Order: sequence, then structure tokens, then C-alpha cells
Amino acid sequence: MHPARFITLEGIDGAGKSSHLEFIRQWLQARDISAVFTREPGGTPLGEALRGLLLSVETEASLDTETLLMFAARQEHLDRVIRPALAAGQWVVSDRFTDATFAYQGGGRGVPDSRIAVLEQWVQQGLQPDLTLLFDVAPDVAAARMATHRTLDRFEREQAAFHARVRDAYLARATAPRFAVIDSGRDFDAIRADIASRLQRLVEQA
Ligand SMILES: Nc1ncnc2c1ncn2[C@@H]1O[C@H](COP(=O)(O)OP(=O)(O)O)[C@@H](O)[C@H]1O
Ligand SMILES: Cc1cn([C@H]2C[C@H](O)[C@@H](COP(=O)(O)OP(=O)(O)O)O2)c(=O)[nH]c1=O
Repeated sequence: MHPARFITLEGIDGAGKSSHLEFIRQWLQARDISAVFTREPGGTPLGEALRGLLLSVETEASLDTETLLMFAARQEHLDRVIRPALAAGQWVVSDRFTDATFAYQGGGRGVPDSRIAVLEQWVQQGLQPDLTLLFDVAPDVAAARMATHRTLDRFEREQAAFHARVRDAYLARATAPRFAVIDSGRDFDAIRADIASRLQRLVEQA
């Protein structure tokens, strides 16, 4: 039995997070580690409804409202999915979590970190991911990757300077030991070798 672990995936839009979810799923499965895969904003019926509103290009919201809605979805996600799964011994892999709020609403939009930190404490009560894989890539590379096939949502439509601020905010947070910064400008095999070695380390710590 491996004690439950909480893993989050982060990065600017188009960095390549989602491309590695299946690899992570198979890696854990091969080691008989039961895991729940989820995402933010979302992960619950109410959270997915809030996601629809937050990502819709039709939505207008003040910065504080946007931030509060992210945390409302997160509270629901923690109460109904993340904490119960961890309590049952399952690993949780979440495509984004609170670092995204510090990066997007904080770095990108300018909401002070101190305000976000109040909400973080409110909903998480000290719970933090055990491992955060930060997929890091230059914003122009990410934009080129997305340009080929996506209808852009409310955040993806932001200007290059916004994505540069988001990236910088992520990198500034990545000094905490729980982070692994993955150079996502490389090919899939190189990235997956890094992911596998970080997962292996987590298993060995467990
Ligand atoms: N390392 C990579 N090299 C080349 N293309 C990539 C790489 N990682 C992701 N892509 C491509 O970039 C696009 C965005 O990737 P995705 O995983 O959806 O990003 P994210 O989930 O971070 O927004 C996809 O078309 C994907 O195939
Ligand atoms: C969790 C979270 C996401 N976001 C944004 C980042 C992304 O642009 C968007 C949803 O991200 P994502 O799940 O990466 O979307 P996609 O399915 O297009 O890959 O929400 C925030 O602004 N703050 C947050 O707290």
C-alpha cells in the first residue's frame, strides 16, 4: 500500500499538461496505485457549472468575483472529491489547483497574493499538494501549439503579456520544495522521463 498523495499539474495554457495525464494514469496503474483524476475549475457538478461560466468569453466578472468563484469551485472539489479520496487512501491527480489562482488571478490579473492567501487558508486549512508538476514553456511556444487546433477560452484569449506574467508568477512560486519544474519545450519522451522520475521519488518517500 502506498500512502495517499496529492499531485497537481500546472502551467500556462498550451504548456502541455493535459498531454501527459494518460501517461501518469498508466504509470500509477502499473504500480497498483489507485488514483482519482480530476481538474479545476471543475471536478464536481457545481464546479463544472462554475467552470463553464468562468471560461465563457461571454462572462464579465470583477477580479474579486472571478477569484471567489475559483475558490467556491475549489471548496466543493475539496469537500466532495479531494479530501474523501485522500482519506480513502487514493492518490489524487488534479489538472490545476490553487497555484493557478496565484498565477492567473494574481500574476495575470493583479489580485494581491495576500488576498488569495486568505482564501487558500479558508478552503485548504493547511492542505497542500505533495507534488506539483509545473510544465514550463515560453508563452510564444505555447501559443503556437494552441493556435493549430483550439477555440480559445476567456483566459487563452488574453494577450501575450498576460501569459508572460502568469508564467513568471508560477516560476516565482516554484521555489517551494513540492514543485518539480518540467521543461516542456522538449519532446514527449524527455518530458515523460522527468515525470516518471518525480513520481518514483514520491513513491519512495511514501
Ligand atoms: N512537448 C510537446 N511537443 C510538441 N507539442 C506538444 C508538446 N506538449 C503538448 N503539445 C501539443 O500542444 C497542444 C497543447 O497541449 P495540451 O496538453 O492540451 O496543453 P495544456 O493542457 O497545458 O493546455 C496540443 O496540441 C499538444 O499535442
Ligand atoms: C484553477 C484555475 C484555472 N484558471 C484558468 C487557467 C486556464 O486558462 C483555465 C482552465 O484551464 P485548463 O483546464 O488548462 O483548460 P484546457 O481544458 O483549455 O486545457 O482556467 C484560473 O484562471 N484560475 C484558477 O484558479
